[in-house]
Amino acid sequence: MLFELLLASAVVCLAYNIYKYMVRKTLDLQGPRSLPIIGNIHSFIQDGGPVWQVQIWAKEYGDAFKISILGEEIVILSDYDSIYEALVERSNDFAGRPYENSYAINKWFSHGIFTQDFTQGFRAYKKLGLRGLKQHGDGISRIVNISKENISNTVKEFKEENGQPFQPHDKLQNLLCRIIICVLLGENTPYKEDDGEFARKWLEDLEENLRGPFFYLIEMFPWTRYFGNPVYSTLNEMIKSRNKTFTEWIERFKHYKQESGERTLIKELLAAKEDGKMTDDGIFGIMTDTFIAGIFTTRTTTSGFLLAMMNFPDIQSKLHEEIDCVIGKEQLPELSDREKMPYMEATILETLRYMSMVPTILHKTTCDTHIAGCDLPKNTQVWMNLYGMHHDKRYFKHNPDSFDPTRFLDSDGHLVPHEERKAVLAFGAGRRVCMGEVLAKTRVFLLLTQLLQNFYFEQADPENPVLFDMRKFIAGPDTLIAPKFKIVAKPR
Ligand code: HEM
Repeated sequence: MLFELLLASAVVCLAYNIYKYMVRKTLDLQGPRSLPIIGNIHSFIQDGGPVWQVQIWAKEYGDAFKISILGEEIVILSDYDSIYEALVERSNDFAGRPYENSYAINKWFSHGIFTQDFTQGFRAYKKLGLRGLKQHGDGISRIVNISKENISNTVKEFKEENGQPFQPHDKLQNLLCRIIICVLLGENTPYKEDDGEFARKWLEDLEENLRGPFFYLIEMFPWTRYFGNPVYSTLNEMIKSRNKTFTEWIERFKHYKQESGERTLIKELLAAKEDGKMTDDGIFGIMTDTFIAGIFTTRTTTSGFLLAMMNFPDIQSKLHEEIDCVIGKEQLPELSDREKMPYMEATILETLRYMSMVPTILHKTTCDTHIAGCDLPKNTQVWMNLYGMHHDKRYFKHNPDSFDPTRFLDSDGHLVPHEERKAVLAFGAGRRVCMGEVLAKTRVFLLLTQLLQNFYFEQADPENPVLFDMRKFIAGPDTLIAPKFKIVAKPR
């Protein structure tokens, strides 16, 4: 009986997709040929996932083109003018998040900020999240203090490797996990070894499961979960273990909060719940967003930077010179050193551009609107191809596929004016801009500067060098994740 019911619901879903295909109105844009009903999905499963396929299409069909997925037409933008217009100039029109089919899986995970559509609820959550992260005024000093203490531990761990090859992956992840737990729970709430183990296992499972055919199958046909899709059962287990750990974190926070007047993200969320403005799902959702985005993104960025150091010793030497001149060998880096270190700023900017670790951002129109000369009905998915824009000759004239921080420096070694680097939108912009941009930039600067102050980074095996090649990164649905690699950190 159960099987018949499941089969019947699968048939209804399929019939709905066929109906959507039959009644679809087509957008006035060109794009790759698509198959009936499934559209272009099959192209996503091959050749490393959607990111690289989108680049191939963008070269063929231009700055604005359309693809089709299960009867739904999706617009893909790749040029700065249209992306800026959609993200910033007419931000409200394009601030929706697609939910149906794509992102469905994230939605089960998180009722937080990232996956929410552009509703009143979203706006209230984002405001709360931003307030809880406190990335301005004395909030920045707090982030700096938390970061500095933890970074010094990581430097010590790197030193303990005695110049022998090791994988920096877990050490970086532990560091970022400690910082995020501090940001969430406050400085007085102790970190436990189990926290790092939970993060390691949980994020590894996430990386493993948010890609591959079973993932795309469940994204497109959520009902395949009833037919034993293995991704679904793993994700269910992950949700259970997340709920258990987050509940324990909240209890731990409640236990220690008396000792501190510090404002933390959890404190904001619990206060909002008391005022009836937040649900338990919302709290777990915002914690999940902060946990995932706060670790994955920065781990990938710092790993990418280390790969650049191993591959471009000249760039590393220039950074060493700048650090020695501005900070010296004894002082710890301060955030105020940033403005005196244009070469470091340019190298971080180049890392964000070159990697484009969030290569495509997925938005949806919130009303009938238009872009690139094309009328778009409400609820049209619009994907911004940040990777394509970041590797476009029109905005990055000197070989955009090469890693070259000097593209952001003038002849006197100063950072070029904002106008000349405006096409780097690694954190997005407008209504859906990254919630942790300031936190991320602060941590990345302090961490990388302190690492370079202490070490020369070299290839672990010069005969078989690990290249800084984005095609070797793991392509998830909306992020590129650095692979694990070995490095040598020679004390300076
Ligand atoms: C190098 C590090 C990071 C990069 C490159 C990055 C990049 C991005 C990008 C491109 C978006 C999507 C914008 C859009 O959809 O238009 C985003 C969204 C978001 N990021 Fe980050 N991020 C980073 C670090 C962080 C950190 C540290 C946190 C939190 C602690 C964070 C939290 C979020 C959240 C909650 C959103 C969703 C915002 C919304 O939907 O309105 N991110 N990020």
